[in-house]
This record gives sequence, C-alpha cells and structure tokens, in this order.
Amino acid sequence: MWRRTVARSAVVAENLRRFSISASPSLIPGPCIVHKRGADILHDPWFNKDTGFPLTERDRLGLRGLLPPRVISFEQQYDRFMESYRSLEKNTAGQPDSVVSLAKWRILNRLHDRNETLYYRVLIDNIKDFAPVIYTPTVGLVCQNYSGLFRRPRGMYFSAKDKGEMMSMIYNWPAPEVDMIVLTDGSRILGLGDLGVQGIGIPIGKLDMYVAAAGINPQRVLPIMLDVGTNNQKLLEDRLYLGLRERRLEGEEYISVVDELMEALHARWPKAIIQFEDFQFKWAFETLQRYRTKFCMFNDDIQGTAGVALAGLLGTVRAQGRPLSDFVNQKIVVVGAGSAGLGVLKMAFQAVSRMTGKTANPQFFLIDKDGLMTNERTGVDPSAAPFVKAIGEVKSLGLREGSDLLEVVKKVKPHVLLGLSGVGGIFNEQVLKAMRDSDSPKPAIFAMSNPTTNAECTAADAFKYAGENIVFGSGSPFQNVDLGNGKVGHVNQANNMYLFPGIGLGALLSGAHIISDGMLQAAAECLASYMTEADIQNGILYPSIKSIRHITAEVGAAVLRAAVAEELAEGRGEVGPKELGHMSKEETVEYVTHHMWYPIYSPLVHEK
Ligand SMILES: NC(=O)c1ccc[n+]([C@@H]2O[C@H](COP(=O)([O-])OP(=O)(O)OC[C@H]3O[C@@H](n4cnc5c(N)ncnc54)[C@H](O)[C@@H]3O)[C@@H](O)[C@H]2O)c1
Ligand SMILES: O=C(O)C[C@H](O)C(=O)O
Ligand SMILES: [Mg+2]
Repeated sequence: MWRRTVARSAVVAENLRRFSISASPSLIPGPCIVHKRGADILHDPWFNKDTGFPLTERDRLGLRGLLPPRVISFEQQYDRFMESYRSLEKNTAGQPDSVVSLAKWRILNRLHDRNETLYYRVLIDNIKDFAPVIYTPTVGLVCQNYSGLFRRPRGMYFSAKDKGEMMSMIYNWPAPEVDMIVLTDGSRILGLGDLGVQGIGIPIGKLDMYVAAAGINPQRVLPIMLDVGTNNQKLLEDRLYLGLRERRLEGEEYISVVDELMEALHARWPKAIIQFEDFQFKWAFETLQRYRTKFCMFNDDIQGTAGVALAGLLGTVRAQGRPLSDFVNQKIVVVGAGSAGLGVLKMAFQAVSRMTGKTANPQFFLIDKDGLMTNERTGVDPSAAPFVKAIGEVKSLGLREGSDLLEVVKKVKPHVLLGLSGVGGIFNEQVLKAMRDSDSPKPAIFAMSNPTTNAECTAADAFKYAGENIVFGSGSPFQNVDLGNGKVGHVNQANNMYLFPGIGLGALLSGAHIISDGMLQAAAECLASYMTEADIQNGILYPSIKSIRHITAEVGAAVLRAAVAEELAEGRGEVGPKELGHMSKEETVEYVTHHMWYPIYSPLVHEK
C-alpha cells in the first residue's frame, strides 16, 4: 500500500520542484474534510488559504463575497510574504538585536495564526533563516516576554487547579488525532530558569521543528503547558502574568498532577509520542524513570541532547584523525551536572563500555556550580553519582574535590571542554587560553547552553583565545568566524534539534509503546556517521540545518529499525511489524520520507 502512495507522491514532488528547493516527495494531500463553512474557515489557520481559495471552492464553502475577488496563487502568496519579511529586515536594520528578533517573530507568528500551510512552507524553505526566529534563541526572548506578546492561545494549558478534570478536559482539544505532544512545566526554560506558564513558547517552537524537520502534520501536534505555579518572584508579582500566581507544587502533590495528565493523554491518544521538555533537574530524571516504561515518551534535554553531544564527541575523534575506538582515551571535561550534562555522560559511558566490553572508567570529569565533583562530595544526586571521580585519581593530577574550572582545564589538559551549565561566558579568556595546552592537536569546545547569552563562550572568543585549530560547537547559532587569509572557523550548532524530530518520527511510525535505549542509541549513531570524512576534517560535525529533513528521515529510519530489531515495533495503520521487518534500510528511509507531511493546499470538502 505504501508503495502505491510513493508512486503517486513522485508526481507531486515533480510538480513541487519548480517552486521549492526542499520539496520532499510527500503524500498527496487528498481532499481534506472540513466541518465548517464560510467565515469560520477563514478564521481557522488549519484550513485557511486566504486569497488562495479557488472560485469553485469559494462557492462550495460559502466563501463567495467574503474575500476580494482575485484569486492569488500559493506561489504569489509566498512571494508576497517573503517580500514583507525582507522589507521588515531592511526597515529594522541597525536596531537592537532583541527588537529585530521580536519583530521577525511577530510577523511569522501572525502568519502561523492565520494560515498554517503557507507558514510551514515558508518555514521549511527558509529553515536556516527562520529556525533562529521560531526556535532557539529567539524563542527564549519570546517566553520571557510572553504575557506582553500574548494574542491568541496555542496548544493546551493544564493547571494545578484542573486536578480531577483532566480526563474530560483533554476532549476540548479540537483535533481527533494527535501524533506528537511536547510537554513542559516551564521550570527550566533554556538557561533562563523558571518562567512558569510563559514557557509554552518552548513546546510550540519544538513542534514547529517537528513539522519542518520530521513532517508531522501540524493538525496532529499538541503543545502543552502544565502550570503548577512558579517560584519566579518577579512573575509572582507581575500583575500581567498569565499563569497561576502561586508557588510551585512540590512532592506528591506535583507528581499526582503529572500522573493525571499522562493518564488523560494516554486515554485519548494512546499512540501519541510525548516529549518532556525543559523540566527542572529535580523532576527531569524522576519523571523519565517513572513514565518511560509505561508511555511512549522521552526527555529531550536528557536523551536528545545526549545523542547530539555523543555524535559531536565521536566526530571530534575523527577530526583528530584518530580511529573511533580512541574515544575511550579522550579526556572530556563536562561543565554542568544537570539533566543535560548527566544525560551526555551516561551515553558517553555506555559508548565506552560497548567499545571496551567492560565497565567504563574513562577520563571524563564533571564540574558543577561547586567545582569538580568527586566521591568526597556529600549529598550527590544519585543520577550524578556514577560520574564523579575517585578522589585518589583526582589528587594524582594535583586536583581536589571542588577544584575550579580553570584549575581542572590546566591540570587535565582535556581533549574536549563541553558546557551544559546555563552560565553565559563561563569559558572565559583564561579558560579558553588554557585549552591551547590541551593534549589534543585539535581540541574541541562545545558551548551548548542556550540561548545565545547563556552560551559558555562565543564562537569568536573560542577561535580567538583557544586557537584556530579547534573544533567548535554551540547550542545556539553563531556565524562562522573569519580567521583571515581566507580561513574560516566553522561553527557547528550542537543542538538537540538534530535528533528529537527523528526520534519522535521513528518511534511514531514504529508503533512501539516505549522508546528504548537501543532506539536512542541508533539515533545517535546515525547522526554520528552522517558526515563525510572531508566535512569532518574541516571541523564540520553536523549537517547543515538546510538538510534537516534529510537527516531526520535517516534518524527516523534508524530509530524505527532499532524498534523492529528489539521486537518493540507494532506498526502503524496498514503497515504491521512484519512489513516493517521486511523493509531494507533504504526502504525504511523511503517509508519514513513518504510519511512526511508537506505543505500544499488540499481541496477542502465540506461535511456536516
Ligand atoms: N544544546 C542543546 O541541545 C541543549 C540541550 C539541553 C540543554 N541545553 C542547555 O544546557 C543548559 C543546562 O540545562 P540542564 O537541563 O542541564 O540544566 P540544569 O539546571 O539541570 O543543570 C545546570 C547545571 O549547571 C551547573 N552549574 C551552574 N552554575 C555553574 C557554574 N558556575 N559552573 C559550573 N557548573 C554550574 C549546576 O550545578 C547544574 O549541575 C541550559 O542552558 C540549556 O539551555 C542545551
Ligand atoms: O531548546 C533548545 O534549543 C535545546 C534544548 O532543548 C535546551 O533546553 O536548551
Ligand atoms: Mg530543552
């Protein structure tokens, strides 16, 4: 059945080629059934085509007279939007970055609220320019200013006040089917801390990436804010704050609210994938542990980030001209012992164990706000305990419990310095200069914290102080650095956006009821092996964001195949586990690609 769809889609792809640089062969959008007519359709961004409704459709849907008479083609609408966007860029040139970024976000958001088909088309075709506006870093600024920017709700809002009501509330969502849910409680938004209800911008931005990168149908995504209060004093005192003006629920009270929401989501959409996003440390691991064997869910900050970082670490080994097996000898200093840092270490330890066939004790060092972590430290969280260093080992290097970052870099001379601390500028001039004495001829610096102001260092500083031969990655985008004499310091965007869309899509199409470590490992390995040797030698560890649909299809296929191999795949629709099991690697990629939604106007058919 899916092969027939593929053949039809090739025709669509051909028709699309003229217009879109990134047209992937996608499902023909068959007629789309709408249960509304007239002005209600114009006000629904899922169905609205603005001036693009053909005359016959205007007649069929009771739209005649509600629009100016001329029919404007999709291509013309697209060009018109891009012209407005470009003139906004021109008119705001020279203004402060935050003003420009918010102006760009507003114009895109208005289109999102009005006409999703056109919105997603411009997003997909201009992903390099628009991802920084609708996703990291601007999304951080949007969350900070959410109460002022709020015009229309998007997604669902559950609050501590809804306890006992969630099972029925869930039916207020208008879409019958949901494939992808991104859920936050707003407690750790990027490196910006507790933003309470304002954190809803994060699930919205992540799901925009799901549509753009993984081709999830936007009618089947659901951003969710679980408002259990905020401990942000400024917000509690802000009379315009839109969330609950009370302190966060704690302990049993908190977990019972999350339990209820998870049960409600599962009851209505048992096959939906649930991504936990930007939960504070104390709940991130606990909720993952609690739900990962019961629901098809994952924590992006712990698990998505880990895979992207591991791909970067393995790429670094290749960039040094060493065999991958040399990863076990890398000295890596991880700064930040939170959800993300510990997720990375866990996956890196697993990789070393696989390579050596024994329990790993690699040269990985962990630093938190109190300095180097050793087994002398008291009150270490159980999730960090496996990664602290034995005090004897540390002393033999001239270090101690709590040694500061500079001291650690000077004494360890690491091959890699990786920041997931949320502290902007912590890789300062001295620390970066100390990396010049790294034991590696090509040391790597990953300043992975977001948004830009929270990055551990800028790209320019990294190349300036640590030297031109470094490999550099950052969570937020930076421009490549001009090193003079025609040389360029390449900036990698080490962001979990390279994995979460593929993890979600692969899990969805596999029909697995959980997301296993094997599926996540397959995602990381796929990303790690994606780049060519030539790219890697040039310090390019990740694909260009322009090819995010392609890498997502590959990652999705890898995840799906891992689910099949582990006998977790139950299939989806007409394609059962047996059919999935018979697909070759290439056929799986093709299968995944052809399930990606692509924005073109579908003929609308009214049904009562
Ligand atoms: N690039 C990506 O894909 C990606 C993914 C996930 C998280 N992040 C970023 O990573 C950062 C941390 O996220 P998290 O979920 O781990 O947060 P978290 O709150 O769970 O952990 C932060 C950690 O940083 C440590 N820290 C704080 N100040 C420090 C200092 N001065 N020196 C050393 N360590 C210090 C804390 O002790 C804590 O261990 C955020 O900025 C987030 O945006 C990036
Ligand atoms: O949101 C991002 O850009 C990456 C990551 O999930 C984060 O929390 O920083
Ligand atoms: Mg996150």
